[in-house]
Amino acid sequence: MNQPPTRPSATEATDALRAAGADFHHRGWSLGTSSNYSAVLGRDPLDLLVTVSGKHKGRLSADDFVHVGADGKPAAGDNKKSSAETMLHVVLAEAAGAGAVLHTHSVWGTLLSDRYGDAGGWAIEGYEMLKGLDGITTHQSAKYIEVFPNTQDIPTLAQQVRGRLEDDADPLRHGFLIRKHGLYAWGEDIDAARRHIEVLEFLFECEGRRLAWGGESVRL
Ligand SMILES: CSC[C@@H](O)[C@@H](O)C(=O)COP(=O)(O)O
Ligand SMILES: [Zn+2]
Repeated sequence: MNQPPTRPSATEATDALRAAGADFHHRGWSLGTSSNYSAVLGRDPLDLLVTVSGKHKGRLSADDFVHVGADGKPAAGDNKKSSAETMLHVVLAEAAGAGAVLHTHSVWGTLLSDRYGDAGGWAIEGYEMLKGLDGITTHQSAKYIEVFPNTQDIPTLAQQVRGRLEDDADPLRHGFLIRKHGLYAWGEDIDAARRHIEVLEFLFECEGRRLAWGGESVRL
């Protein structure tokens, strides 16, 4: 029987999210103040540790995190401003059951989100690396990457995402793109969310470079 995931302490989550930020910045996926990260510390009621808005994600300090509840508001007595995209984290923690949510702004993800934005997404097929996504066991799989229009109205976008997470027939899994903006990915804990970011960003770079070569396949 599957054990429920162990929840990290605030210190453990802070350390792990700071390490993710430093690594993602180094890889060019979280430059400047772009990106935001969160981890679930408790449920019933939700206790979500999320990055403070506007911080450089490659140089997060232990102080650059704030606890929010299911309404996305900081816990009583905490006057730090949480990420502008906090409600996306709340919805993913609730409706996807995510233990952690990570958001990146890579070049390849941003370009592909625009390339496939009108179609609403595209399928990534045939790569061994797909097996790094939870539940995928063969390279002979197709992972559909959904692209949402960008907006500054995050509560409305969060409701759209909730609708797709609660779609019993075909719920969103692993991650999605926002057009000309970036990737949201999640997992049962920080390690799983980080793995999903790494795998999806790898696949985006493969897809982007393949398109840049000008064809479906290239033989030299
Ligand atoms: C270059 S800032 C981009 C922001 O508008 C936003 O998309 C982002 O990812 C970070 O916002 P933040 O409020 O710091 O969590
Ligand atoms: Zn963003």
